Amino acid sequence: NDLSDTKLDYSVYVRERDTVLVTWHTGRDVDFARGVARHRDMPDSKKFSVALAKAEHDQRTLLQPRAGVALLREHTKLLNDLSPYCDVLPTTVDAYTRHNRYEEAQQGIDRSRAAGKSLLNGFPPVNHGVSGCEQLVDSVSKPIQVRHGTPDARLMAEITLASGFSSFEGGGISYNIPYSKNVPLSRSIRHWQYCDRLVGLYEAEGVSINREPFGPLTGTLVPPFISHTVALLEGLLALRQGVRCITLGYGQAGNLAQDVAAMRSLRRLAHHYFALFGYGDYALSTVFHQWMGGFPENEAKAYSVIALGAAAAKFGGATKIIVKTPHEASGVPTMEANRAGLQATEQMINMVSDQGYLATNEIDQEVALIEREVHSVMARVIQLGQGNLARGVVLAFEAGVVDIPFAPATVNAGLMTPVRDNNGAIRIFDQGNIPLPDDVIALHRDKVAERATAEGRSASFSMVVDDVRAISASRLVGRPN
Ligand SMILES: CC[C@H]1O[C@@H](n2cnc3c(N)ncnc32)[C@H](O)[C@@H]1O
Repeated sequence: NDLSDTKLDYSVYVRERDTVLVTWHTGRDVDFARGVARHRDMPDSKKFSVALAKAEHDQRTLLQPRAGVALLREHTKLLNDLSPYCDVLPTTVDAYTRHNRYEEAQQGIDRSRAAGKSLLNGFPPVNHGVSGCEQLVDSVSKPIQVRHGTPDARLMAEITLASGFSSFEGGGISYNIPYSKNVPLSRSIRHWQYCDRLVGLYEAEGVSINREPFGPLTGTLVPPFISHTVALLEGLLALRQGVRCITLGYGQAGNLAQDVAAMRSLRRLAHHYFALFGYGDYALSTVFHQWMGGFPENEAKAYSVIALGAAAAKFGGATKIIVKTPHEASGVPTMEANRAGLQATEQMINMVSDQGYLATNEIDQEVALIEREVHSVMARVIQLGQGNLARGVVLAFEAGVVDIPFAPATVNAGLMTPVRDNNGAIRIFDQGNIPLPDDVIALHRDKVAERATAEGRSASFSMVVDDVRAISASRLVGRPN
């Protein structure tokens, strides 16, 4: 693959933009200079970069729901109904748009209008175009972010950023591996270099747009060191294109010590690797996603999962938390369910924020372990790249050096198998081709063996299956019945 990881040449970007903007008729309304002016004229209260910087300074944790419905008026109303209960706003994008299927998104809009309710599982920003997105941005009072799952988000980025969205989620790895089946990694990484280069152009005009790689990945038993490695790689690729405001993320796994350690190590590792690659002038923040796996149907039990995540995020020092709802097991939440998830989260975060810094040996050991694991994998990715990190990423996935559990993408080796240990922390059951020091592998093996002894069964894939279902079945560890 001819992937380079140097800053995309402006003339290359401009030529490519002409091909991008014609892929749907709304692309012709994209006007970069108008977008820059809109961002400049925007009050600080509506800028994601300002909200994140303030939260970092004040050591607050920003609350953000996910939310997206088909039609502009209803989506605007939904966000304004949720706005009093959160700090920053989402716009969760529908599944058709995520795969550039704008024709079907349009049909979804038309059918939703006819039906008088949303028949899409999110908001379709490309179809609503610059004018619709501008109206949305002008109708809300808080910073607003595009949240999606799009391997090729180039047109969506042009339209939403020009309209005044000041944050954009995703990345060439994190929106490929969990979200697509046959998209070559070199293609999605290249498309996201375009998106990051566009953010770099806004930065060059003094407009800081926040970029947030998608931390949780498949959200199913992902060991912290694996999702951290992807987050760090996407952060570095973004910095290379001129991005300066970066939020790195992590999805709740369930064991409190491990989740707190994951958030603390993520921040430390970001500073380490950004400095290692020569960057100093960036604004870093972290985001914690409440449990992304299967939820209990029972709403009272769902609140426990939400609350445990809120506690982990706050003890972990997260700058932002993505909030789940008691409707998680059933589908797109109502406004009321979303509000309830936000209020349960706020209560827990407030109760934890009055407490001191949680320091335990277990957390410290998990931080040290995660950092050693990340260094081991990152060293191999960098070595494979031989000075070209983007190329290193592609080769690392081909070799199974980076390997994400339960991923649909064929570019993912799928040789590594995770499993919970006796305390519910995510460990390695089969390391596949992931390079880790022998003593680290031995530690994982011992932890899994501990559980096998406690459960009176040998460690096997049935433990993994039990773990995938555990939280929906009101447990953390999938115990034999
Ligand atoms: C990343 C996957 C998660 O995003 C959430 N989600 C997806 N679409 C919507 C939506 N339209 N409104 C609210 N939440 C949503 C839901 O919690 C899902 O598990």
